[in-house]
Amino acid sequence: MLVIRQIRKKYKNGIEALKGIDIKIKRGEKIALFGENGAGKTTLLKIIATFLIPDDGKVTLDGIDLFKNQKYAKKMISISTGIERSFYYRLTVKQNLEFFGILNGLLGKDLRLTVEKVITETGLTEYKNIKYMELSKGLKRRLDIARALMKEAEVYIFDEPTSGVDIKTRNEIHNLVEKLVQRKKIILFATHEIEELKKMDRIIILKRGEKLGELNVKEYTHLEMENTLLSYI
Ligand SMILES: Nc1ncnc2c1ncn2[C@@H]1O[C@H](COP(=O)(O)OP(=O)(O)OP(=O)(O)O)[C@@H](O)[C@H]1O
Repeated sequence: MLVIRQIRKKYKNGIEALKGIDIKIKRGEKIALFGENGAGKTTLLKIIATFLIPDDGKVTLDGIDLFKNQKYAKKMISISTGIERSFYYRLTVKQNLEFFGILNGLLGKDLRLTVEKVITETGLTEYKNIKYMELSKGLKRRLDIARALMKEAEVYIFDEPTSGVDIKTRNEIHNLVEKLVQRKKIILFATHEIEELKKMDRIIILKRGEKLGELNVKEYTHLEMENTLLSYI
């Protein structure tokens, strides 16, 4: 179980990005953070990944405090943020994945097999020898997801994974996420897309750093869900 308790974050410019957020997520659950621009979604995802330290509050996975056990956190949490500058522009798809695999502690045969596996899973086989700088936006996003899948983590975080990608890629991304769910991983998305929200188990609604509520997706028809979400923003 991933437990997010009373998370608060104020940036140096005085913006209170998160004002005491509580969320509990079970294994095999898919959760979306929903909210308008600036609601605090990315800030919360970065905190869960321990990229950012909150001013107050705790995040635990199976009872273990992630901020006090950074090594455990790095092993258990995998994040795809779509930040392009985190890749090497002149390296190919395969070389970039190899580099990040080595950072994750993979070497030799393990490294080669893991890279091959994620390249196949994410449909990047025909692009594996293409330089990062020559990839389209959608392919860059796929590579970002491939990198997140290189790690055998327990929690997978995807920050707007399908923004700017075509329908086929979007479906492929959702199929990959489904496979992770079947393996009882915890999935966290930040998204604005209604089609994506429908595929989740629960939606957490954030507004100006506060949690306004939660929706259990199964309890709503498409229209009801759309109207309910609109009523919050
Ligand atoms: N590094 C930073 N320094 C200062 N303020 C920041 C920083 N990052 C985010 N903020 C502010 O914190 C608030 C929450 O931002 P955040 O990026 O978490 O929102 P979001 O819900 O992910 O938005 P979006 O949908 O636009 O991605 C915003 O008001 C934003 O301007």
